[in-house]
Amino acid sequence: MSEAVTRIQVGGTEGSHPYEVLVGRQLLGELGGLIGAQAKRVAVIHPEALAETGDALRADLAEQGYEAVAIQVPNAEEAKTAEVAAYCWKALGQSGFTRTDVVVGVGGGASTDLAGFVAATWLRGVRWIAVPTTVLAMVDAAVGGKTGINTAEGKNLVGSFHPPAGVLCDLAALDSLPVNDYVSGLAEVIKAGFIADPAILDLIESDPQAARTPAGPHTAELIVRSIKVKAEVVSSDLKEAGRREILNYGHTLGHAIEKNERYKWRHGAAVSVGMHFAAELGRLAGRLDDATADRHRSILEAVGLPLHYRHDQWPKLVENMKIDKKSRGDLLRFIVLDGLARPTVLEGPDPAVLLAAYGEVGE
Ligand SMILES: NC(=O)c1ccc[n+]([C@@H]2O[C@H](COP(=O)([O-])OP(=O)(O)OC[C@H]3O[C@@H](n4cnc5c(N)ncnc54)[C@H](O)[C@@H]3O)[C@@H](O)[C@H]2O)c1
Ligand SMILES: O=C(O)C(=O)C[C@@H](O)[C@H](O)[C@H](O)COP(=O)(O)O
Ligand SMILES: [Zn+2]
Repeated sequence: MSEAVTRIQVGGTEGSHPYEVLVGRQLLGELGGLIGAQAKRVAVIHPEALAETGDALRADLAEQGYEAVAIQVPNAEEAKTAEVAAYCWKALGQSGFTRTDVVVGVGGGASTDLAGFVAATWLRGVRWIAVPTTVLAMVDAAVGGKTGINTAEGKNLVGSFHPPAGVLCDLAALDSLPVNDYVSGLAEVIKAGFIADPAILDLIESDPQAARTPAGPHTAELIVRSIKVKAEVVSSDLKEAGRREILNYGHTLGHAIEKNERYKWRHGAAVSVGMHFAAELGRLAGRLDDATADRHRSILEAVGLPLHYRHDQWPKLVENMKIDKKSRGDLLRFIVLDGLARPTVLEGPDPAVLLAAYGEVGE
């Protein structure tokens, strides 16, 4: 695929504004147009790891005439807390941020989830733009308007649906991403492959080692295909009334592991174990054929994602899963596959079947 800019349309339903996800290089020139003429102030929320990028962006926006502030937040999940959100609200208040001003969230999914949440809650909602700098944030977190923070009780338990005004995926940002963070993003790319676009799986399987780096031959195509999957789903069901739940494939157990690890595991790693579990659950529930279930293990392992988690933690994981957003009352609900690219909901599976599926995952 050529490196020209690809534009993917999202939304425009349920009263939300349509917006574009741009994928390419040197896209920051697009930022001014997205911020718009009404804004006087812009807040650039960025993680410590991107201090230089955040400051360069602030300086650039100041040169364009905006009152620009950079708000530095901790790296990774440490940013997704009520305390850090309060720190950002304070910075907005001190800069006199009004309803016509704009938040720019730069960084990985943790930073864009936080920035979107701050934008959703400040003055009950101001415009925001996502500038994702990890694979995971480009293909998933920055698209679709789910914003939020974690609490001690669970992952993303506080948040809001607040779509961005635009998403700028500059592929050059991926060059500085540590390999483990890059590979973590592949879990969501593989998820998109299993739930909707198996061509993604073929591209990765053609050279799994190359898929682990931004220099791989299919990087742009993998990112664009995954964004298209997400864009199509969220455009049809922004607030997760039904179909959007398929994007949660692998997340029921994945989020339970993240909480159990006090959010020190990478999201993609936990989702990888969670997808392995969901595949085994689908197989044991008589839904999923052996070949597709086995394909989960082979592709996740081939790119270096984990398949296993501690067997002795099962009782705690079951407790954690009860507060999953897909649960209804005491009913646990999982996304499983009826076959390749045929996601469906499995409601209230027999606890013995759940334990048997975990028997394949636990070590
Ligand atoms: N809102 C959604 O729909 C959605 C979807 C998927 C995931 N998520 C959330 O996304 C988060 C995971 O996102 P992630 O995998 O991007 O991790 P992350 O945001 O934790 O980023 C990983 C690390 O890389 C650093 N980093 C980011 N970009 C960099 C770059 N270009 N160069 C060097 N370092 C860089 C970050 O500061 C962090 O330390 C989780 O909190 C997850 O819940 C949200
Ligand atoms: O966008 C969605 O919907 C998803 O489920 C995408 C997931 O990859 C993402 O991790 C999301 O944040 C999970 O949402 P949650 O509602 O289960 O917290
Ligand atoms: Zn996810």
